[in-house]
Amino acid sequence: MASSNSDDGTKKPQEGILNWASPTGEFRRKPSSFRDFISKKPNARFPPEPNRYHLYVSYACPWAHRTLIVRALKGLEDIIGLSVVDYLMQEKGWKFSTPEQTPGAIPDTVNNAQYLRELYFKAEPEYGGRFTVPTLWDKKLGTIVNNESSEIIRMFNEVFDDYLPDATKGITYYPEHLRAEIDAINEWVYDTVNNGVYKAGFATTQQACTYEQNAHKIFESLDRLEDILSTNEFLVGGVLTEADIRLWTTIIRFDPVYHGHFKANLKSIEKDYPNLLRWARQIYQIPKIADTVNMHHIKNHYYQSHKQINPTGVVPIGNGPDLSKPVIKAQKL
Ligand SMILES: N[C@@H](CCC(=O)N[C@@H](CS)C(=O)NCC(=O)O)C(=O)O
Repeated sequence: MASSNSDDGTKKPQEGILNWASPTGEFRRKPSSFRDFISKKPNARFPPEPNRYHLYVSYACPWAHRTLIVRALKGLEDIIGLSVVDYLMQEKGWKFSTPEQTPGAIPDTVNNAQYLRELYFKAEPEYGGRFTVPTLWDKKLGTIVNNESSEIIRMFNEVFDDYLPDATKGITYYPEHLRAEIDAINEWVYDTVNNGVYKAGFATTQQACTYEQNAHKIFESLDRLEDILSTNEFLVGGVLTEADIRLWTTIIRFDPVYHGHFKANLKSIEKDYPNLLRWARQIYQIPKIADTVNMHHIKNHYYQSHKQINPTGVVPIGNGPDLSKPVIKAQKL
């Protein structure tokens, strides 16, 4: 990380790890730094191999949650290993804990790291970016393959099929004939919903380009999504695709976290968006999905790690809508 000398001559981070807003009060997400691909192409540096790659996630993080879901749906649990960081993120970033210390945590048995940042420095000693989850690690070359969730889910979706049983081989969440439509929806959903909640929540000024504008955009997009789901079971093509998975991890965090913590409180999923709620329940009830949701990690991470937003660290009692309730489909579906 870039550093500067402080008054006492010691090195200090130029940009506090817990300080996300720019000087203008606007939240700007930095692009992910490791962008290699696991590929079946001849002589690929990272070919698909069982038990070669390891995934580092936080249950709290909506971006990492996407990768957990695709790993589960594709049945890659025995092919790609998993570590889960502690929900609490402090000055040194994500930390590993034992399940005794923090139920749900899975320590780093691959690198025996205490903090996620150690992996980034192993991969690149001069690394100057953020230490983010998800992180996809190559045990053979001892480096990070990729730390961008949208790319990790594409790899999981297709490159390990040779190692899967016939029942799951070839199942895709990015079918060729729907790609243009999926890409188009992903683009505005990313900007105004997935990242939109962060832009509203981390804004440190009220007006234009910061809090208010971004908060309004979230609800314009939720209204648009509600409309799509009023006549469609899923976002694209009547089947579960990557577009649903990417949106879903934000929607299930919406009422318990973003509504209060990120001040996205014009409407709630449970009270104001019946079709988004039906769709959220439907996906939650797909086998294996519920196991990827850890609401304790989600709530405790946001409310306890972002002390600039919630200095007391008090965590609200609500968990959002009960996603295990029966799915009631509208007649139009
Ligand atoms: N664009 C990345 C974003 C990942 C990301 O921002 N992860 C957050 C957790 S939700 C993180 O690890 N933040 C740590 C930090 O920025 O210091 C992706 O989709 O993978």
